[in-house]
Amino acid sequence: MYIIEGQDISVRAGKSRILEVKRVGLEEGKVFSVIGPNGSGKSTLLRVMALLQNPDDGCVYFRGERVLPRDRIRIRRRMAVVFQEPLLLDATVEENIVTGLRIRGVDAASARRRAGFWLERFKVAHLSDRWARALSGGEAQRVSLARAFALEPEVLFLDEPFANLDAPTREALLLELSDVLHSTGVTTFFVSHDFKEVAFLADRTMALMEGLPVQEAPPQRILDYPACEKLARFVGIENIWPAKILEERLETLIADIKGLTMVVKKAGDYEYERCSSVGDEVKIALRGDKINFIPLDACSNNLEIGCCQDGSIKQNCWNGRVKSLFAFGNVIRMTVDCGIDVNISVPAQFMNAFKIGDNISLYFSIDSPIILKK
Ligand SMILES: Nc1ncnc2c1ncn2[C@@H]1O[C@H](COP(=O)(O)OP(=O)(O)OP(=O)(O)O)[C@@H](O)[C@H]1O
Repeated sequence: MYIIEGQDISVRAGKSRILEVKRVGLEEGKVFSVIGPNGSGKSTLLRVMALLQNPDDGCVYFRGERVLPRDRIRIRRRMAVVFQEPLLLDATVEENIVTGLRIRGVDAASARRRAGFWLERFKVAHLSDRWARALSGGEAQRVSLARAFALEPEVLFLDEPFANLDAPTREALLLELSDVLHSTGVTTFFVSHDFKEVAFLADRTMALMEGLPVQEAPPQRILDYPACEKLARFVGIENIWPAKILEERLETLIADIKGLTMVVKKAGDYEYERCSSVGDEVKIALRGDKINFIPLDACSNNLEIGCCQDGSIKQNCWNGRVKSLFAFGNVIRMTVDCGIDVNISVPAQFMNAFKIGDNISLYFSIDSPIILKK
């Protein structure tokens, strides 16, 4: 049974749909995340599940019981929410934590003890007498997290808590939060548009696009096998090409991409079988970091590399010419013209190994391409 569950949730603004989610549920002790681009409805779903906003249709169940309007405040006190902008009271750091506990009936001495413990845990105990509104963004978010955990909630809601923090602060806080989530085992609903955060923290992820769930799975699975083109782009897959399935051969599908042949492994634990019929027009996605390269014409485009004795093919091989190169942090983004543009990510040490115009052979496993659902 889910600790909290939403059914047939629909939120509209005038005539336009903001959110339409048939079912969403949080398992006890797990971290459930919602990912999606700006405006996809993540925060709206969080507000509905945290009982901060009524949906236009649908209902929320808490521990199996439908939440009625008269129950909302009582149940909300069993939850805690941390927002992107820390909503701290105009008071000292300690008072910010103690006040919430006192409202929930905790005696003054216990409230101070709990505040001390959680401020220590989030490494801000030294700030307890400071004025909360004078803290830096990172300090304020640590205090918000300490305040939320001090409430000992049954469900914790986190709405992009790291979005405003610089990269080192975000990374440090992410590690600390992960540690606290594991040690407390608190059920968590985590909203983010950053897949790295989600992959690090979450057990399960719902991807939202324009208010609709497009996939729900463990984060790594979404990263490896996104369900649709928009999601593939959102998770950063650099190559998405229209293709046509030409034939099935042994355990593979042979696809044509503007005259180039690609072999894709047919069997797999992801759902593209329904796209696999000969003659289908599909989209094929391929991550740039799954593509290897040799700086010479080591093979030709007829896939001879990786061809086994039984006639099966383990690798694709395409030849092309380097069209553009640019450094992006510690990787190089290279586009190779193979008849179609192929974007690949190359470790920075190869920066001087190629120049624009060089001939290059690309090869990638038949496991790497993903046939996307339409
Ligand atoms: N009260 C409202 N009236 C009209 N439109 C709204 C209202 N609240 C939200 N929206 C719209 O609904 C959509 C979803 O908003 P929401 O904040 O849930 O998205 P989000 O995925 O959390 O976005 P972000 O990542 O930018 O925070 C947006 O297009 C937003 O403009």
